Parts: sequence; C-alpha cells; structure tokens
Amino acid sequence: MLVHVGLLPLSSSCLPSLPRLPRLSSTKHRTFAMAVVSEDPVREWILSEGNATQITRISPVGGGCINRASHYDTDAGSFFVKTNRSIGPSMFEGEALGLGAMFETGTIRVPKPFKFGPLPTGGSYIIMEFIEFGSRRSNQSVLGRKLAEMHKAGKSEKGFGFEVNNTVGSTPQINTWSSDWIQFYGEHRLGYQLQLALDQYGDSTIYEKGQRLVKSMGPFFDNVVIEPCLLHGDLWSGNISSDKNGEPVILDPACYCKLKWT
Ligand SMILES: Nc1ncnc2c1ncn2[C@@H]1O[C@H](COP(=O)(O)OP(=O)(O)OP(=O)(O)O)[C@@H](O)[C@H]1O
Repeated sequence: MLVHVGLLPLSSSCLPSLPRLPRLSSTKHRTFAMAVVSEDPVREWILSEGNATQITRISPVGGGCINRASHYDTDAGSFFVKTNRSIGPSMFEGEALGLGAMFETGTIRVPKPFKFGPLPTGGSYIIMEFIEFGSRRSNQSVLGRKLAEMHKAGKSEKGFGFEVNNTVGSTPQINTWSSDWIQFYGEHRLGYQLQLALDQYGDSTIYEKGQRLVKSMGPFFDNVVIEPCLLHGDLWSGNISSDKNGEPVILDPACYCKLKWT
C-alpha cells in the first residue's frame, strides 16, 4: 500500500538556537515522500534505526485513556510505544514535536521521541524513550524550578503558537502563529473553546459573555512584558511523574509558545 509518510523537522521554531535531535531526522523542513508502510513499522524501526537485533518482550502499560501503550524490551534497551487504532499520525506528530521541543531545552526530563507514523491497518504509532518511573513523587519545588528553566530556554522567533496544531486530550488545539498574544489567546484559546461549547450545547449565553471578555482583555496585560516561551500545554498530575532517581518527568504534552510573565 502506498501512503504519505512524514519526516519530522528536528526542532520546533520555539527553539531556534538549540541543537537538533539526531535520531528524529536530518531534514530541516518537513518533507514528504511516498513509501510503503510495513506490516509492522514499530518492529521494523526498533530492529533498524533503534539498533536492536531482538525484541525480547512486549508488555502492556496501563494508565492512559486515549491510546494503547506498550513497553518493548530489546537487546538495545527499552522503548515506549503508543498506538491508536483510528486516529492518523497527526496526533502523534504533535506529541513528537512537543516532546522534541521540550527535550531540546535540556532542562526538565521528558522522553526523547524517536519516530511516529501510520499503521498499515489505519491508525498510527509513536516510539519514544522508555523511562523507568520511581516509586516516589518528585520534589515539587524541583519540578517548579525545572519548568521555569524550560520556559526560559524555549524561546520563539515566530511569536505565539506552534509548528502544528495538536490536541489536549482529544480536543483539537489551534496553534496558528501570531505575533500578538492577546489576539492569539482571544481567538485560538478562549474563542475556539467558546465556539466548541456553542456548537455542542447550543447555549449562546456563555458564548456571548466569553466574547465580551475576549474583547476587553487588553487592559489586563497593560505594563506586562509579553514574550513567547515554550509551554507543556497540558500539565496536570496525570502527566507528571518522576524517574528512578526522583527527578521530575513530564509527559504527553500539547506544546505551544505562550506569553511568559516576567
Ligand atoms: N516514555 C514513557 N516511558 C514509560 N512509561 C510511560 C512513558 N510515557 C508514558 N508512560 C506511561 O504510560 C501511561 C500512558 O501514557 P499516556 O498518558 O501518554 O497515554 P495516552 O493514552 O496518550 O494519554 P491520556 O493520559 O491523555 O489518555 C502513562 O500513564 C505512564 O504511566
């Protein structure tokens, strides 16, 4: 079967000056090539670019709601794989680019993304570094400090937004670049959510009140230095863990570059 396969750009525009990830790709821009989707692209990648000669065990990992997660044990170490049977590769492209952008800051620990793509039966997959989680919760002040370091390191030349639209849970998140934070937040965050609520529930009261807020937000930002910085975008307790050394780890992002309060 012939399909389009996306090769990832190595870094997001949030991080123009940082080194590119060696294993994702060596191309600067997103390029597309016709390719045959293998019967088992996950296995194929692990046994080629993943440098393994043998997959010794595949075990399910619980905890997620949207995707099926697995731990692949191999003679070249462990890999973490998520698959989705119905959603195409764009969801995992957003996740891979987000993980890559945060990884490149070299601040807080995030799994290094390796590969995403379509499955031959429909759906998609993402392969990333497997992180062995520790039993204790990370120190919350260390988590806060590392997040602040990531925000400082993840600068953006293109303003507010991200390379691709992504998803928060399974709700689409629009990341069209904008140089104006108030416009971006009003249109792509508040406005988009208000429209979804109106479309789904048909009650215009919240929509109209929300639109009044959108139109009058400007003064809230008077005297604020507005500078874009990289954000995880979906940071809640389910997406925070710690590695076996107790260092904080953040997962499953919906990254974009947003206003940094200074
Ligand atoms: N890189 C990783 N290495 C090892 N385990 C991981 C890794 N990433 C996630 N996990 C574990 O797998 C579980 C499922 O992952 P995740 O939360 O990303 O799934 P999901 O279905 O995409 O997300 P959601 O929680 O939004 O449904 C997590 O709760 C976590 O315990």
